[in-house]
Amino acid sequence: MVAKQHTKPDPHAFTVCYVRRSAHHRWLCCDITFSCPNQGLRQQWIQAISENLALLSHRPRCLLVYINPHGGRHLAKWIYDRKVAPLFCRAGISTDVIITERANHARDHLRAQHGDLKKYDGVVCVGGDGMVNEILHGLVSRTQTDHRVDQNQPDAHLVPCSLRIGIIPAGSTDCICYTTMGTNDPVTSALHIIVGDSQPMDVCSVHNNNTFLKYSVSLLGYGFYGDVLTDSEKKRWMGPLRYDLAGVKTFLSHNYYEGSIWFVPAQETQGQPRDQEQCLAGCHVCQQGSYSEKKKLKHLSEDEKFIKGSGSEWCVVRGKFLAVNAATVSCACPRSPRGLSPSAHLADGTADLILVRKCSRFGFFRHLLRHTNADDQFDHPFVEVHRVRRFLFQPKNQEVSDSTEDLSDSEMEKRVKTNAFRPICHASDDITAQSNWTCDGEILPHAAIQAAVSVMNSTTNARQKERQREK
Ligand SMILES: CCCCCCCCCCCCC/C=C/[C@@H](O)[C@H](COP(=O)(O)O)NC(=O)CCCCC
Ligand SMILES: Nc1ncnc2c1ncn2[C@@H]1O[C@H](COP(=O)(O)OP(=O)(O)O)[C@@H](O)[C@H]1O
Ligand SMILES: [Ca+2]
Repeated sequence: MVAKQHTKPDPHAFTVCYVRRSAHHRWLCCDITFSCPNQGLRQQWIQAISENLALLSHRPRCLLVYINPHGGRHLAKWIYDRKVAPLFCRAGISTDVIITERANHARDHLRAQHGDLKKYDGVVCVGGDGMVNEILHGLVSRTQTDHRVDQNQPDAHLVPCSLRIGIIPAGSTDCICYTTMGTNDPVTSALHIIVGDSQPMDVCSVHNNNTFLKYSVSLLGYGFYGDVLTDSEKKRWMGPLRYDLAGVKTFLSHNYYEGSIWFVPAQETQGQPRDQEQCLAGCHVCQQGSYSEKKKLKHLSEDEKFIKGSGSEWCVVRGKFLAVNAATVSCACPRSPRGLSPSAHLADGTADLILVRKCSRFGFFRHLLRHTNADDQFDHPFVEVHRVRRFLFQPKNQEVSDSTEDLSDSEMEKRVKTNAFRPICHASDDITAQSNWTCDGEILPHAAIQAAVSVMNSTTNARQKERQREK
């Protein structure tokens, strides 16, 4: 990692810090000390190692760190100070640290930055998924505003951010960290950041009536998870335990919700939700996905991109559901080490849409239990899973007219694009109970949503370019 001067006991020795892989995707920081016959040779070694390290332009030198002191078990500051800051210091990384004082502090701070972010190589989030989501919003919004992209347009082509986000897990679920890194160990995260690792991610943009609501990078869940999160919000003081309590309560209430889900299946990807492939760094499905998508879209106008980008026919599923989940990534976390959709990909431009129809409590319990072991959670007659590029959910009392089933695909696309789905409420209709969506653990107080997935890759930023030129 870095070469450092060794003072005692051997004046001609120097120590190199390096990364060693350990079990369960963990990384450790180790030291090795070399002894030199004389001071001159020692200086030559230190200089050579330092010069070579300086050539690695993808390694960060300056980071902006946000710490949410109230995330998870309220240990974020302690984790950063004790486990992360000393490693950044050893790696010669300078930091500006902001301890958040309220929700959305980090998002608003990032949105308000103009040229000031240029000095940073990345933003580090010390917190849980809600905090990662907040920082993602700050950066993505900042970038879209700078490029005059209207985020309220569901078909807007998002401009990639120039800064990467590093995640130090200090929240309740830490699913985004666990899914991308394979562990929720703060030291492993810090070492990935230090060596300059990066991973593109799928981002799902969520709209309602041509109004931008949120981006999601882990779980968009309606019904069971929406209800768990709504209930657990009142119990934030309990920390991660709030999810267990709210989970049991929601499970016992066994609520189901009626509605229609329209979706565009991702037919051109190489993977399938039940192919038992696991997405890892350098995944061939993600590489093929982003390559074919770019090639396909290259010659199209912006308007055509939205329509063709979806690539296929709309399908509809109607019914009574205990849960409607869109997993943009596997959503692996310590509670569920393989995740909600174990074969979902990190950056293939798709989400796995999991529909759990109304079933018995026992059936639903067996389905949930399979998230915690190696059994297939989709192997139930009441569960279906589709790999999709976009989808639309209409709760029962806002259902799309049946006549849309006779529409051609292009007419359907046009209606989605112009948001021509108006709630169809009949005076005689009972207003069916509605759930909320949970978006990376935060509540969206909307039932009817449109969602579309796109791959978010960070571009090379100004500082990296400068360093590449220096080489
Ligand atoms: C009978 C045993 C049942 C066990 C069921 C276990 C199923 C667990 C699936 C967990 C999926 C989690 C998806 C991740 C979502 C996170 O983005 C979100 C926010 O995280 P954070 O900000 O770090 O708190 N967390 C959740 O939605 C928690 C869901 C917990 C449900 C029990
Ligand atoms: N200083 C703060 N006080 C209160 N809420 C905050 C603060 N900083 C961030 N938040 C909000 O707390 C929410 C949860 O944070 P997170 O770090 O994800 O913890 P957890 O994993 O426990 O939910 C996020 O939505 C974030 O916007
Ligand atoms: Ca995906």
